[in-house]
Amino acid sequence: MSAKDSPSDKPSPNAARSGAGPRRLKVALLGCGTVGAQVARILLQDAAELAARSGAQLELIGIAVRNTATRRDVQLPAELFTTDAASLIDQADVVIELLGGLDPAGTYIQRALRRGASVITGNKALIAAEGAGLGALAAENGAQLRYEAAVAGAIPILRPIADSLAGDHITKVLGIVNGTTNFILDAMDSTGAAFGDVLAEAQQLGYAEADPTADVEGHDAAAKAAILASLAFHTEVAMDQVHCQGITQITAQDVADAKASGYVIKLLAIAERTAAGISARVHPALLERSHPLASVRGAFNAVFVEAENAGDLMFYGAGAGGAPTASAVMGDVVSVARRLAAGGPLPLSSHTSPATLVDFAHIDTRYWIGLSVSDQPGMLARIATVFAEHGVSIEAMNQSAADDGSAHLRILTHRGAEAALSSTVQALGALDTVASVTSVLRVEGN
Ligand SMILES: NC(=O)C1=CN([C@@H]2O[C@H](COP(=O)(O)OP(=O)(O)OC[C@H]3O[C@@H](n4cnc5c(N)ncnc54)[C@H](O)[C@@H]3O)[C@@H](O)[C@H]2O)C=CC1
Ligand SMILES: N[C@@H](CC=O)C(=O)O
Ligand code: NA
Repeated sequence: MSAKDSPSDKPSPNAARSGAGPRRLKVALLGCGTVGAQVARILLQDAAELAARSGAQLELIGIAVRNTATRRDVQLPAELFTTDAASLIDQADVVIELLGGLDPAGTYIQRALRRGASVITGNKALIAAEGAGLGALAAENGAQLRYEAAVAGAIPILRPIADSLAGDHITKVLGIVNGTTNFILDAMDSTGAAFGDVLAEAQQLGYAEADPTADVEGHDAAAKAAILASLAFHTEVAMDQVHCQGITQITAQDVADAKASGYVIKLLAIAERTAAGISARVHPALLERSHPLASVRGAFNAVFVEAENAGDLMFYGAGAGGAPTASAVMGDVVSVARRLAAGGPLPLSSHTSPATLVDFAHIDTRYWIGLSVSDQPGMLARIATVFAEHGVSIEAMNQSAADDGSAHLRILTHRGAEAALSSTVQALGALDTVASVTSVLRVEGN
């Protein structure tokens, strides 16, 4: 059957029980870019195995694209392509959305869910913005909504959090969930390169979003942090509740200083539950080189999960790229198809508790502060006084001479409230012995 076939009635979840052989599920693919093309390849190439594993014949009925004449890296039958996404959706039992962006992806997903068709997407921006509403729409219509590819690409992380750990209490999720920024920071760490020199290479390798600002400003990781926090804590955490800071301000000097002190700088997505409530944040942070996340190189991702009964768990793998991300999409397709073949949908998430979000000013963290100072008697005492006045305790301090006769101080604090730490930095910047605050980074992992 092709994209031109006539529309079917609403999908029936119980049709597999008719006794007429394996259920035939019509699959519509929206988008044929980096990930979509790989999903189409797998659907066609592995059709027999997918049928055996899912209990349903997965028939790719069409691929919605902007231009049917565009040449693509993967050879696919020309008759599958259509520019009429709406008609394609109206014929499908399962819709795979791999367009990206909020619109029309959101409109198409709603259209599919309203018909009772199940949806698989890798669109973290959309799920972070509208996931709760789309989940409710799926439930209302007896459809399934899955998005394993949206967080950490190929790494199975959402289903482990939502299913495997459903009987535990997750306390913290600490992840490297953006391949582009990890690639950049890793290259800066291993070659001493500047930020701008490495970004173009990450874009060429196909890891970066269409607008790489989403990667380097932390928005992509913040969307993933919102999804992780929502699933881990069974609540709804919106993207705008995630404190977000990217890596554009990280200098080659920061990376070299961190390295000299035994740290590596990583962009971390952190979702945490404390007695005060939940917090979700994305920012660059120093990790000791012995931390398991410190060894995550290149565009790889890893997610470290702390749960009350399970203890510490680590998930590692390819967080981006066409085939790896398609693997996660196909896992969802088979899971959805199995449930359709077995007779009914199950929700991925349970949003049972309202979120009490801790204001970012009250999170508990450690700072690593770089100061350029004039090296004169009493300077260290004045700096130490500022810390004492703000109730912030210093764990370690290191001083080195700069070429111009001034000194460079690196100060590591003990844990303290974000607000106290940031006002300490402000007060330090106002001291006349401090020429400039050269860097302020948080330290995570212990
Ligand atoms: N590339 C990656 O490594 C990963 C991507 N994702 C997500 O997967 C989704 C797809 O990503 P990519 O394949 O990398 O993007 P892409 O930009 O390579 O492909 C998207 C395709 O959709 C097409 N498209 C966009 N709007 C359309 C419309 N209205 N009608 C028809 N076609 C339209 C574009 O022309 C393009 O060919 C995004 O949501 C992305 O965030 C998730 C994890 C990893
Ligand atoms: N741009 C993203 C792609 C995967 O989500 C990344 O770099 O990780
Ligand atoms: Na994943």
